[in-house]
Order: sequence, then structure tokens, then C-alpha cells
Amino acid sequence: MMQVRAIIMQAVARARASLSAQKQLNQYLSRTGHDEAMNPTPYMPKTYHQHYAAFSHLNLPASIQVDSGYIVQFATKEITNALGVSVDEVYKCPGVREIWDEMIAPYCIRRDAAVCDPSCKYRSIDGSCNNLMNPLMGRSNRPHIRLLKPQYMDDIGLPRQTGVTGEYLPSARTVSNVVHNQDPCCPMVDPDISLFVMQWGQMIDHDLTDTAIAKGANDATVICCNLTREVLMKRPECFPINIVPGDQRFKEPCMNFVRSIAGHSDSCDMGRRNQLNQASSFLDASFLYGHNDEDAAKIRSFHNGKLKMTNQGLFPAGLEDQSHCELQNPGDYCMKSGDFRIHVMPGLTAIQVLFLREHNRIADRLHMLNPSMCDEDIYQESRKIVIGILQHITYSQWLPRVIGETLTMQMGLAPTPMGHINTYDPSIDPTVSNVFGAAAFRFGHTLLRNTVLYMKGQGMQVRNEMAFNRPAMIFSDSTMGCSFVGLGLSLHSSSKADGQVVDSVRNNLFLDMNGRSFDLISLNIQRGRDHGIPGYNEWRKFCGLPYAMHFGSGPGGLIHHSPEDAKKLYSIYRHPDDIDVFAGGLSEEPVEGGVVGPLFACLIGQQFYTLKYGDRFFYENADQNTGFSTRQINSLKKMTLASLMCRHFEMPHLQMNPFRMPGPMNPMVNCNMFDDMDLVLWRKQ
Ligand code: HEM
Ligand SMILES: [Ca+2]
Repeated sequence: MMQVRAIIMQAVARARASLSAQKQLNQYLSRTGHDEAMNPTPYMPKTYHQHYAAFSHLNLPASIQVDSGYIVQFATKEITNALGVSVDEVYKCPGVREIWDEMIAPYCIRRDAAVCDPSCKYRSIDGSCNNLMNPLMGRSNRPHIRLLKPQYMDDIGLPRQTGVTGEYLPSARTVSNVVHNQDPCCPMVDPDISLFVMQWGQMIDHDLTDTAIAKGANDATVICCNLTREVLMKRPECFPINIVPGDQRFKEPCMNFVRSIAGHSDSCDMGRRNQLNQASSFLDASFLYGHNDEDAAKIRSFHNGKLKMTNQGLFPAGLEDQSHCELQNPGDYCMKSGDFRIHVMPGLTAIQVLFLREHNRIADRLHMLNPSMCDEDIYQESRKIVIGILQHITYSQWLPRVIGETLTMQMGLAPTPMGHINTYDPSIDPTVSNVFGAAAFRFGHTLLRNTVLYMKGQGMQVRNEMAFNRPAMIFSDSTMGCSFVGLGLSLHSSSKADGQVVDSVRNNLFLDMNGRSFDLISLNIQRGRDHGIPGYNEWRKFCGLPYAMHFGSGPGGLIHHSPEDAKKLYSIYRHPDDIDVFAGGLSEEPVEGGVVGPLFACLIGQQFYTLKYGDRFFYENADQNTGFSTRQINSLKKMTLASLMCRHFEMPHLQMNPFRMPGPMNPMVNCNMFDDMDLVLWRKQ
């Protein structure tokens, strides 16, 4: 026992020493300008690293967990090595649990269960207390759940880098080049699906996942390229992407990649590395309201239940947000919403504004109908309605376009046409899974086009490279900027979901004035390896789908791939088990009526299952206290994307279903054709 105590004590001490060395090195690399500081002036052009910064923003509750996560990870490895046991066995050694708990306590930021009020009518901001038996389930700033045991190189936390033959996997950039290169001759568009499917997807992605990525000193971006081997070895957060000579786009041998931080379990148990989700798992419009209480308070006006909104119907400026966008015109500013990534594409900004305007419209009506209702009650009730609308459109209109109508029905994901249904099952954990955020839900990247369509008059197309993180379009044409961007999304067909990805993100993501940029697809593949996500075949087995024993597209092989895609995979991977799940999943042929292949349809379907059945406040629930009345729910179920857009984007006409291109089956109609909710049903007796 004495020996176990000494081992654990020494491991924790060494972890602390290593952490302090890391910090010193980070300070040095930040001071010398190697790591890149944030750019505080939005009018100064940003470098590609600075553009990326909104995606690596650490919020306050996550930032305070960084050190404890590091210590737990480091010490887990030391202790399992010293005791000569696997991480699954370590707690079986006598005394280990007690001694570990005692030693780690001073450094552990424990997540203690919130005290819940079961009679509370409304969901919390961060998702806590949704599950009354397990109040932390689905809360923000907790690790993702794992559906399969991770595959780390050292079984604890080093990225997955080798395949079943023991050889190194192909570089993420090579996979991107070979499997996901958009053939420039003929970028294919989908005749039916509009870009709105893509945009809605990104918005709900930002509702569900925001994985915390390591930062350097003073919030600098860690730069993992141009370091000597010796220094690189001292930066465990670095996992740069190797670029093979002869690359068509990138001439340097290295693309920056910083690992997601190691998140610890609620009570800092030893275990394999897991990543922290800063977003609340529930589909609860947290991209609008904020993922935690601190942020939520910054967005509210605290007057008549409304959110802060300018006279143009936009989000106001946020002080800390000014480093996250690039401005071109005087008077423009970077907006503050519930999520830092709001500016990445004008379409995303426009659709978040749509929800802002809807919240304030509802709040105004509730105030008029119930003059004595206080700010808090109007805010909460309006928020509840907005979340209901978001959930309804997602499950009734959007999800069937993505995973197909058949699976949506089969999995019990389609809403009932009328009335309530009680689906809540407290044993279901709604926490977003690691594979969903790191791979499956990134499917939307294949739907992107190279341009943003600004639908003023005959329309104007702007390359994505000119639009990343630039809100200029949103501020154009007085209050109409969002409308022209929104209309552009509904009238622009999406790229074909063929696994090929357009140049503007595959070669030119965050292109800056020095001609530097990222490859989003390399980042996705590397992120999967960073998170230790098992390969394609493991997930096929998980979903009960046949797995590939060879690279042919016939029986026993890659049966859901075209022969061409199967050949591409064969040309770079040594064994079908090695295929990265993002690459293998994205290149599958889409399911009937959907845009993703059978594997991603399964993983996405199963996540939306837990988000529905594991949400006590799901909008269809019949609970007298937390649900809507029968008349209210029936009225809410009339809401469609078209009715929202018509109302807030002031357009005269729109197709019935803006997720699909207009045509004889989806005609353009006058905007006053669309039903509205009857908010009078919210008048208190
Ligand atoms: C509009 C253009 C888009 C851009 C420029 C963009 C860019 C990015 C970037 C830079 C990342 C972080 C990559 C990393 O380092 O791991 C990311 C992550 C992600 N993207 Fe996109 N994306 C876009 C659209 C979409 C769409 C349409 C979807 C889904 C339908 C989507 C889903 C995701 C997901 C789920 C993540 C992981 C988020 C997290 O866990 O933090 N993205 N995207
Ligand atoms: Ca959420």
C-alpha cells in the first residue's frame, strides 16, 4: 500500500511539474511571437490562424478545467505504467481509488450535481437538471459520451496514428486529397436539396457541439509548425498535419493542428482521454441563448423578456467578440450571440438572426397579451416556444432530408401530426457522442458550395473565401442583408453529397492576405485521430452494418461505396480497418431520400433519438407543468421554415419548403399563405 501511495503521489507531482513546464514554454512561445496572439481590432485583416480562433475559443467554465484535465491525463498514464496494469484494471488494485481520490482532490475541479427543483417549468440554460436522477446529464462543459472504446496509440491518450499492420496511417491531407478532392471539371449540384439543409445543419451543430481546443498563453493560438523536433516533443497539445511534397495547394510540409483539451470525468477519475463539449447537448437553441449562465446573461436585455437587439433587428456588438470577425465598412461590428462561431459564414449569421427576431417577436406578443407578466417569465416562455419551433422544424422538415424519411419514421423520430406524445425515458443519456461531433455530423461540409448567393435583384455570388468571418453582407442594404442571404440559401442548390468537398474549404479555408489557408477536411480527419475515434469498420459493426473485409465494392467489401471511391480508399489505406470513419462515412453513397450514407444515417439517427427520448422538456411532451397545452402544441406544429423566413426576412414569395429547391412539387407561393402560430393561446386566464 505504501508503494501504491508513493507511485500515485509521485505521478501527481510529476504531472504538476509537467504542467508548469508547459505553461512556461507557452509563455515563452507567446512572448517571442511564435504562438499567434489574437487580433483585437476587427478592422485589421486577420491571418488564417486568427480566423480559426472562433473555433478554438475557450469559455470560462471550460478554461478552468484545463489544468485539472491535464493532470488527470498525465498521472493516469504514469500510474498505469508504474503499476503495469491497463486503465480498465487500475481501480482493481487495492487502495488505488482511495489514494487517487485523496491525491487528486486539491487539483480537481469537481462537477457537483446541481440542486434541482423538480417543479421548475423551464429547462436550465446549461442543460443541468433536465434529468432529475442525474442532473449533470447533457450539461455543457462535460465530456462527450463514447459509444465505443477509443483507440489511442498508447491506449490512454496519444492520437490514433497507426493502423492494424502497425504502420503509420496516411497523412490526413493525403486522405483529403485522394478521397475528398472536388473534381474541378464538374462540381455536381443536387437538383433537389437547397443550401438551407447545409445551413440549418451547421446551426444545430453549434447548438449541440463546441469542442474545447487547447490555447497558448494569454489566449494565443498554439502554432505547431516551424518548431524543432525537440520543442515539438515538449508540446503535447500539438499534432500537426504532415503535408506530402508535391501537394497541389500547400508548399510547406506542415499544417497547424492543435489537440482538443483533455476533459476529465465529473470527479476526476483516472481514465482514457476524452474531450470536453462546451455546448449543452440538448437541442435547446443554445447557439442563441448561450451554453452557460454567464453567456446567457450577456445576451438578455432583462426588459420584457427580450434579447438584446439593435433597431436593424441584429445582435448588438460584444466587447470580447471583436477579435472574432473582420470588418470592411465603417459602422459594422462583430456581434454577440450565444455562440462565438456566429460569423463564420453569412448564412449562419442570417439564420441565427432569424431566431433572435422570432424570440423578440414572441416576447413582444406575450407582453401585450399579459401585461403583468414579468421579464423572467416572458423570457422563459418565449424561449420555450422558440426551442419548440427549432425542435419541430428539425425533426419534421430537416432530419428526413438528411437521413431519409424511412429511417426517420423507423427510428421513431418523426413528430406526430397533432397533439402530444410522451417519449421521455430518463434512462436515456442525451449527451452528444464523440463520434457524432468529431465525424458524423461534419457531413455538412460536403454540401457546401464555393459561393454565397446574395439574392438581391438577379443575385450576386461571392466566393466563400471573401465571406469567412466577415459580416459585411449582413449589414448591407439596411435591414435586408439577412433576407438576401437567407433567400440565397433557399434558391441555391447544395453540392451533391458525394463525399467530394469544394475548394473554398478544402484548400482555401480562412484564406488570408498572405495566401495562407487550411484544409477543413484534413482538420476533420486529424480531429478524429486526435479524439481516438475508432476506424470505419468498427462503426459499421456498431451500427449492425456489414463491415469490409476487402477494398472491393462487391460482397464482403465496401458495399456502400461506388467502385471509384472504393478504389480511392484502397490506394491509400493498407487495411479496411484503418479507414478513418470520417473519410469512409462521407464517401458512402447516400441513403434513399437522404444526403448521408447508411453509416452516418445510423450515427446521426441514433443521436437525434437520444436528443428526443432523453430530453424531459422535448416539445411534444404532455406534462402539465413543462409541456404545452393541446391547443398550443397544435398551433406550434403549424410552424415551418417558410413561415419563419417569410415573417422575418420580409420576402414577398418563397417556396413551400425552403429545404428543397423550388419546382412544380414545391412551388413558390405568396408569403401570406403561410400559417402562423396563434399566440393568443398563451394569454393567461
Ligand atoms: C459554412 C461553412 C463551414 C465552415 C467554414 C466550417 C468550419 C469548421 C471548422 C473550422 C471546424 C473546426 C475543425 C477542427 O479543427 O476540428 C468545424 C467543425 C465542425 N463543423 Fe463545420 N463548417 C462549416 C459548415 C458546417 C456544416 C454545414 C456542418 C453540419 C451540417 C458542420 C458541422 C461541424 C461540426 C459538427 C464540427 C465539430 C464542432 C465541434 O465539436 O466543436 N459544419 N467546422
Ligand atoms: Ca444545446
